[in-house]
Amino acid sequence: MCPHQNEDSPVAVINKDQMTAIDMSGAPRLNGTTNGVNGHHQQRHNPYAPRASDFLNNVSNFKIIESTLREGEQFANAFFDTQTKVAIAKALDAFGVEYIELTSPAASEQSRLDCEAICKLGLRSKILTHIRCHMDDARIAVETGVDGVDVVIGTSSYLREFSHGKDMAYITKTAIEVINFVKSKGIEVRFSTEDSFRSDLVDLLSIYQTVDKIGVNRVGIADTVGCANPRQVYDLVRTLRGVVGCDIEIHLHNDTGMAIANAYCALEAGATHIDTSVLGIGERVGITPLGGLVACLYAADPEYVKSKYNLGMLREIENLVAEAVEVNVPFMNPITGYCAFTHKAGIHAKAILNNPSTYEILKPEDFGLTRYVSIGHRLTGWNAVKSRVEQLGLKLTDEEIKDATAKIKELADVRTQSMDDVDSLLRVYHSGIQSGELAVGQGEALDRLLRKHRQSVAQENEAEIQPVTTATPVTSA
Ligand SMILES: CC(=O)SCCNC(=O)CCNC(=O)[C@H](O)C(C)(C)COP(=O)(O)OP(=O)(O)OC[C@H]1O[C@@H](n2cnc3c(N)ncnc32)[C@H](O)[C@@H]1OP(=O)(O)O
Ligand SMILES: O=C(O)CCC(=O)C(=O)O
Ligand SMILES: [Zn+2]
Repeated sequence: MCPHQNEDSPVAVINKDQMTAIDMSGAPRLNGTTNGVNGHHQQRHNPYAPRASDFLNNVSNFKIIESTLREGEQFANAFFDTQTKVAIAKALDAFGVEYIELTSPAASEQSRLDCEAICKLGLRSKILTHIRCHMDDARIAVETGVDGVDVVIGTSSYLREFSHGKDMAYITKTAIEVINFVKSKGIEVRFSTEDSFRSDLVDLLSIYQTVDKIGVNRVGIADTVGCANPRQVYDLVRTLRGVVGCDIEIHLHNDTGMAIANAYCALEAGATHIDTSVLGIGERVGITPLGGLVACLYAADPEYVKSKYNLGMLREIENLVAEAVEVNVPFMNPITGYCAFTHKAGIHAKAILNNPSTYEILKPEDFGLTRYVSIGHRLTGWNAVKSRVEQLGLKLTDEEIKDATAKIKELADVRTQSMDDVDSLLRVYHSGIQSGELAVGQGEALDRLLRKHRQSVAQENEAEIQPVTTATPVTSA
């Protein structure tokens, strides 16, 4: 059982005072940072740096294009009414994402109206909409009040043959027309190739070079089917970095579970913008999740990520979106998964209590969350039990705590003990020692005291139920 699931779970909350005491051990966190070669705040990756590749690395210099309200709307369960879209947009803005991408206004009349409504909210995040590489869509998009338009068209042979049916010459001509048109309206424009990793490299570099020359703000790479691996992502972004001068955005599907790792590699190779959605929702299994990306980049450079985003809002945003699309936050979600900061095994618990850095790369308090140590199970150890004894304000010697721990393990071999079970046992043990009815190693005496305690609790419960039972006829009369 874990903390966020059940208040009565068998875990000891380490309260703020104790947390401070734990952090005061002063063990250095491993991920040192330094001011980078370009004046950016950069991660110190290796002691022999700088290498040529460090000059490209944007792990500490990136922007998020949050696409819950575009890609996320393509998630099978998603239906966002206007109110929900506005709530999500405001939450993302308060979190601090640099861009919010919205569904094409060409999709439906309500999509167009919602796009206009969100543009009018006056958010700090820039508002983008996402359209096909087509003048009809572009004409509608530029009238909505967006700060920029993301244009996309498939370049792989699959999509050229089976989706839009256009060749590279036609794609290039239309791209130029659409980009120039959007630019003429004084707003940002991005050109992206769909299914980039199954497209011909020469086709890709050629069209990216063309649109860069006419002044596109960003080019986008899309792993539309989630087929790319980190090395392939690194290579393509690195190659593109040498060909265009504009910013580079990347959009990564998660079909093989690579979306976060791929995003990290894209930044290492010089990408500047990462597409995300809350909980990763999107077409099929979706794209790089906002929370997972933040966890990954926080681990690389906590100060940079903390300075950019309101991390305490992550859980609230995920809950908002989870509810809107009727899913649960996955149990193994980075940061907000319901056991993300619960430590169980005795070896872990001891070290965590001495210094949380031993088994934590993310600090729960930076995300407005709490660390827990789970105690009532057979993998527990006397150090974890001691911390609970101290929280309860009981005075036991180490020898006595070890004796009580042995009893917890014995009981937990039959079933996991709730926090209440553990607390009762420790209180009974303590009062037995105080009264002289118990000494270390007197298992039978302890069993007797526990039996007595359970009986008196059962009697109290019965006594409490009694008035309700007698009251029933009165209310029904
Ligand atoms: C990989 C991605 O996620 S890209 C973003 C996906 N987003 C969307 O699809 C937005 C929601 N879509 C919609 O509302 C509709 O599909 C619309 C309004 C865009 C188009 O609807 P329809 O005109 O009914 O066409 P339909 O959806 O059946 O087919 C797509 C059309 O766009 C064309 N097309 C597909 N991709 C592109 C592109 N990137 N650029 C230009 N044209 C394209 C197809 O050839 C097809 O044209 P056709 O009408 O000549 O057959
Ligand atoms: O516009 C883009 O870059 C990406 C479009 C998309 O959703 C995809 O290719 O999966
Ligand atoms: Zn996508």
